[in-house]
Amino acid sequence: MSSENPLPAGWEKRQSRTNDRVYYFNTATGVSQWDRPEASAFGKGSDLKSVQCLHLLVKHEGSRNPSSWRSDHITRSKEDAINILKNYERELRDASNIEGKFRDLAKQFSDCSSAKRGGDLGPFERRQMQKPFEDASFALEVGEMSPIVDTSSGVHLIYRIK
Ligand SMILES: O=C(N[C@H](Cc1nc2ccccc2[nH]1)C(=O)O)c1cc2ccccc2s1
Repeated sequence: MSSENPLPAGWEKRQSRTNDRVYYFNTATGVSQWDRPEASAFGKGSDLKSVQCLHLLVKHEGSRNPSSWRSDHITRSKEDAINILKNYERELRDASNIEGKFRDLAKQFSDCSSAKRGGDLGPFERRQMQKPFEDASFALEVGEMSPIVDTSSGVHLIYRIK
């Protein structure tokens, strides 16, 4: 009885409806194949099309738009914004359900209008968000949280959900 070793990341094993053969679905590219994959679906040459992330933004006096639903005129220093985010980061890394905690904190404290959606930005492709944010997001595995990311909007924590 050979316990089948796990599929490489990003692949799903599926049952063909036409004949009762098994096939493999690449969740990064949407392509299917009969042969069992050897390498991760996100390997070289298969560019991850889109990701979906939550984020928690803390704006500061240097933000390009230093106001938000939380405050008409944001005056905190960038250093204070980073320290505030470091506290959320500690809370999140200690949480048993990181995604649930992340949504709670974003809803209460994010200076982005996505706060009302628990920080959920929806799916996005490359070249849609500011470059530092895009690069950090596409470097995450699903279920992983970024370090503090700096953009002209402020400082962010990012959590990839898809
Ligand atoms: O740019 C936005 N909001 C800005 C702040 C901001 N700047 C960002 C930069 C990168 C990623 C998300 C970001 N959010 C604001 O409210 O001043 C977005 C809000 C929303 C809401 C829902 C879905 C996408 C987005 S992108």
